[in-house]
Amino acid sequence: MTAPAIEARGLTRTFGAFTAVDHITFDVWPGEVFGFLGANGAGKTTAIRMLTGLLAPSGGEARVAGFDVYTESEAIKRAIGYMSQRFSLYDDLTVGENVQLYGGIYDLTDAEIRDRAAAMLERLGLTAHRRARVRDIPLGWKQKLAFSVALLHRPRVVFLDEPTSGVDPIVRRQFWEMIYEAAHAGTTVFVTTHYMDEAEYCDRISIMVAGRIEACGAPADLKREFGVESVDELFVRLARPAEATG
Ligand SMILES: Nc1ncnc2c1ncn2[C@@H]1O[C@H](COP(=O)(O)OP(=O)(O)OP(=O)(O)O)[C@@H](O)[C@H]1O
Repeated sequence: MTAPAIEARGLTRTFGAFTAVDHITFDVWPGEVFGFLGANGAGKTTAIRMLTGLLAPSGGEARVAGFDVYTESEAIKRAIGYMSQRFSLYDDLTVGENVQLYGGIYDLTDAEIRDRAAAMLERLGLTAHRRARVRDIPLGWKQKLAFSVALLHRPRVVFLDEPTSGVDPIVRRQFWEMIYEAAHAGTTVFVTTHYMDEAEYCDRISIMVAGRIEACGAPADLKREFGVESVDELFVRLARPAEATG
């Protein structure tokens, strides 16, 4: 049987007396697009930071791309791509310099960087803008570029923390086409979003409430299970029960 790309068992993180992530358990399979939903402060970023080897868990187990988050965090960092909520790109550097920088960080050869950068910028329609500073390009381009850069070293798993926040629906759509393309090529995509229409595009989603996973499954299965019409309705019911009833 294929091993999961991500497996979490009772993964927990406390900050003093506060439990930000409370015994979460789930598997994500290779090539899957897994949506990680939750209201602000539910614990999504904390969970991602543990899974990407950036933050030590307080308890539980997790493996990413086969590596243990406690003992093999360096191997995890090489095996994954990560597009954080705050941009991973350097605003003061040009488009081309950013690509070079990340290629270098991921130990790609000069030839690999050159070839992959050229293909990537062509695909993004950014070839003519390779000398533009990142701060001067539109937000939607930045986000697509940040995603492509996160995939430059062909990671097995990519973590996207609210990648489409603040961009218009057309760019969001284009961004999701890029997500599907990566998933079809075999990359596992772990994505957080606040947009419920995007949740419907995921193979499976989990909904986190106050550090716990309250629902996990394919959107259609969850809608049936909870007797709701949309993921939005499910989200409101689980994540904001007071609002849903009041
Ligand atoms: N380093 C820290 N020290 C103390 N509390 C923290 C720390 N990091 C996160 N928290 C708390 O943990 C909870 C979960 O935060 P987290 O950033 O993981 O939520 P989130 O679901 O990613 O929210 P958002 O969608 O707003 O990014 C919040 O209450 C936050 O204040």
